[in-house]
Amino acid sequence: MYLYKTAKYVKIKLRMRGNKIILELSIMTTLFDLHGKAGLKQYVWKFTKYYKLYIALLIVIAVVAGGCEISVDYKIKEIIDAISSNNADNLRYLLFLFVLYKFLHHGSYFAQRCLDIKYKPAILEYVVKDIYSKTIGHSLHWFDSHLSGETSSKIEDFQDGMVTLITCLFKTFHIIVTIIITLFFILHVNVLTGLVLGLFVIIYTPIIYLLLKRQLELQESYVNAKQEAMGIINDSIANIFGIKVIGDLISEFKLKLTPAINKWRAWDYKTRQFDAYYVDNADTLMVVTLNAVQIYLLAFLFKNGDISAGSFAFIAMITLKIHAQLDAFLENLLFNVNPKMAQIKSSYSFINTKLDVEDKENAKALAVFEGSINYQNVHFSYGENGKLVLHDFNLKIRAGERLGIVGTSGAGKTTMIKCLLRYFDVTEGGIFLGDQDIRDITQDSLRKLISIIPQDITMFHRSIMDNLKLAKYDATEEEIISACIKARIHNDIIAMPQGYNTIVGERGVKLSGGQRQRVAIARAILKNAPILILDEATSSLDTHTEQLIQKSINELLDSSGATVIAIAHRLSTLKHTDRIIVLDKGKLVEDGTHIELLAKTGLYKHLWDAQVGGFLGDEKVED
Ligand SMILES: Nc1ncnc2c1ncn2[C@@H]1O[C@H](COP(=O)(O)OP(=O)(O)OP(=O)(O)O)[C@@H](O)[C@H]1O
Repeated sequence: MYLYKTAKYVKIKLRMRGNKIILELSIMTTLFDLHGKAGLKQYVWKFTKYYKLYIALLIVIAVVAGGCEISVDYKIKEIIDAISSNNADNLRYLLFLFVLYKFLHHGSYFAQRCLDIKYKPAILEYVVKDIYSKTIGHSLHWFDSHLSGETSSKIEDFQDGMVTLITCLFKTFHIIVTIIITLFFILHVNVLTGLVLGLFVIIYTPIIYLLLKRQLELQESYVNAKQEAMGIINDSIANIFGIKVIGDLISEFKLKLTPAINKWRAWDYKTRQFDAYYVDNADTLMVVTLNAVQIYLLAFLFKNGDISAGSFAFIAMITLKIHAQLDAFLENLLFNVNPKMAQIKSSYSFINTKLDVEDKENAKALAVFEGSINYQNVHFSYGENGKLVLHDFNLKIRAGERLGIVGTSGAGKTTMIKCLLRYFDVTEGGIFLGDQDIRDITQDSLRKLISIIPQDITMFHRSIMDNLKLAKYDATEEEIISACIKARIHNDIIAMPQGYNTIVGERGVKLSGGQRQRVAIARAILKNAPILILDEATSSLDTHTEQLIQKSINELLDSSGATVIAIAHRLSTLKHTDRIIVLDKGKLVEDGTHIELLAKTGLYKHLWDAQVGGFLGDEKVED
């Protein structure tokens, strides 16, 4: 049986286990009031459970360190009292205890550092792997829609936040424990001054809590603005050619970067202003009042002989120390815990959005694939209210067939391929491999079946060898060289200073367009998948290079036996296809061989006539 009473920040839970009634009381503090983002709360909880031993040990250390700190001060009180009452008998013993507590205090911090050495690197590994896996779980479409710089900045902020937060929380907990122990010690020495301190804590805590809550909101906006600006900076760097050659630096700076940096600066200003004007001043006002009241009260009690000189010194010292403790507490919350929480929340809500393409729970790898692809009544639009890009689209591609796709710009050719790759799921209808709906198999197994030679070849800032291995991680050197010879790129590679170990630069900028295309062909040869997609594979090349590459592609087509889908603007490149379909405004409008389509005098004939050349000449191509 469960009985709940929930206020905004306090949760009382009454439940029965067997014959026992269990009462659970939990207070939501600023730190874990996650504005209903259950995902992050669960994440932090899972994380805490995973490292429960570390966290439990940190709590024990915080209690020991707090106890020792006050005990050291208390020993000073006892030493003063012993000296002032000429009772020096146990002075040595008190001094021994003083030194012992000092060592214990430092020892507990040493233990904390030793634990950090053991656990912090492990936490770093756990968090980075975890958040990276979460991020790459998003669809390709999600990555198209977000700045890569912003995404990596969120990953960095999340791991930094999680790793640092534990130390920040340890410090905060240590301070809270020290304040509570102090309160007990003062109550023990003098009840009245203890009650004054208790009253102060009761007034101080909710005021500071509300200020910190507001401060956390400001911090979140600050972090979002910072990450947005960093995203734009990264995007500019990635597109530096565009900025320097096509656009101009000053306009880019003025129109894009300056507004983002101004927004970042504005939130920085607001956050700092709030700290300085409200948090700092409210804190100082309350603490100075406490000090004045306590010292006045102590002087009064001492004058009346109600407390000893040692007690006077102890309470005065502790009251002043409380100020330092509360300052440290605030500083820790303001400059460590809150910013880290803001970083974590902002990054987590960015990365932890619902996956738009997900494997079904019972999704399996496709066991047998005989090679046919079937688009059945496919409707697709980008976004919920977007216009239909594919409209009642039906297409059967036989196993081993070579299909060419042509159409006007924006007709939906690339979208059709992206649907097959599950960049996103179709809005209506389905795509089948054999009789298997692609939504029922794992994305990983689907993409293993497909090799693609795209227009823009993605290359990593790694060696050519590593870039080739992307297609087959366990490929032997012989296999790689053989694929490169077939793709007619081997000679280019060995002519480079470091051969296959040459680093290709970011996105492969150190290779020519034609060389990148041939690396992509070598990758397709290595992957040897049953579906091969050519997306305008030779469109951006000069005629000689195009002929050279087309020859490599044709050999690949002849040797692989794959089902081929080739998108082409230059119709001449479709010579080796069995069938060509024509798309217009998301609909399949013509279907047939080159000869049949020319005879129809429809859109294909119109496109063909508009192009200067015919098929690539049959002339012999020199390698
Ligand atoms: N990520 C996207 N979000 C929203 N709309 C998109 C997106 N990608 C493409 N579109 C739109 O979908 C339509 C079809 O685009 P698609 O890239 O499939 O055309 P295409 O036939 O391949 O064109 P092209 O031959 O010019 O490459 C276009 O109107 C385009 O603006």
